[in-house]
Amino acid sequence: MPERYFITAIHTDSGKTLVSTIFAQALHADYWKPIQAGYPRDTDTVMPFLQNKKSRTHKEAYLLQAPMSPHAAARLEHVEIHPATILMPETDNTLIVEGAGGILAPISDEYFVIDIAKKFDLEVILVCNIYLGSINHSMLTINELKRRKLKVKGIVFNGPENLETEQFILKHSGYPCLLRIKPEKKITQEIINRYAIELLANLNLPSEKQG
Ligand SMILES: Nc1ncnc2c1ncn2[C@@H]1O[C@H](COP(=O)(O)OP(=O)(O)OP(=O)(O)O)[C@@H](O)[C@H]1O
Ligand SMILES: C[C@H](N)[C@H](N)CCCCCC(=O)O
Ligand SMILES: [Mg+2]
Repeated sequence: MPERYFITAIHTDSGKTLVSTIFAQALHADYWKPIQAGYPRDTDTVMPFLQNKKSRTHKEAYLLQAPMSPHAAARLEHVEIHPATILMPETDNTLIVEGAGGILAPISDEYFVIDIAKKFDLEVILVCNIYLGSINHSMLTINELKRRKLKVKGIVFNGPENLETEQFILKHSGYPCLLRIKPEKKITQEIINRYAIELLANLNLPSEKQG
């Protein structure tokens, strides 16, 4: 069974698409954004950076026009999102699945983004940003992941280095740090490849699992 990861974060605009790109390029994995609200499509942002022979991207289950919470964007189009209607793309490759917003961003009146990870038994990768107040947002997210008994692979820190913040979150979550991403002037192929190499070293994968 190939590995399947769910990239989520403590907020929206946290760098999930960036982290998904780094993971997909590092692992030569496929990418899938099941629910997209607004443009540009995250898939179109990721695709040009997947410079390897194996990665491909998969079509969204729901592609909504408005850059809003998925439940609200869906309502505008008289669509109701239900996790049961979302089918896993057919692939034998490692799959990177990107959420929308944070774990409790609603996809309908009843369901949240994190229900997709639960439904497909995906291993969660949590992006924690670094800002004043991000310890609280990170711990709330981590507590909810634990309460819902999600499998968590680890944390990616995104933002200016703050070891005090990072160590607190790691100690209290018990999750490992998979990668640290600094604020970059521009996201280029070189930057994606550099973080992809760093990620592989941190994951310490045997070479046959590296795509
Ligand atoms: N470390 C970083 N350095 C420079 N730019 C960054 C960094 N992290 C994120 N960004 C930029 O911030 C913006 C938001 O990031 P991104 O699109 O990855 O967020 P997201 O969590 O995927 O949002 P959404 O919830 O809409 O899917 C993008 O333009 C991205 O390139
Ligand atoms: C449109 C935006 N960029 C994201 N894709 C969706 C963010 C949903 C946030 C919902 C919320 O928590 O209020
Ligand atoms: Mg995104």
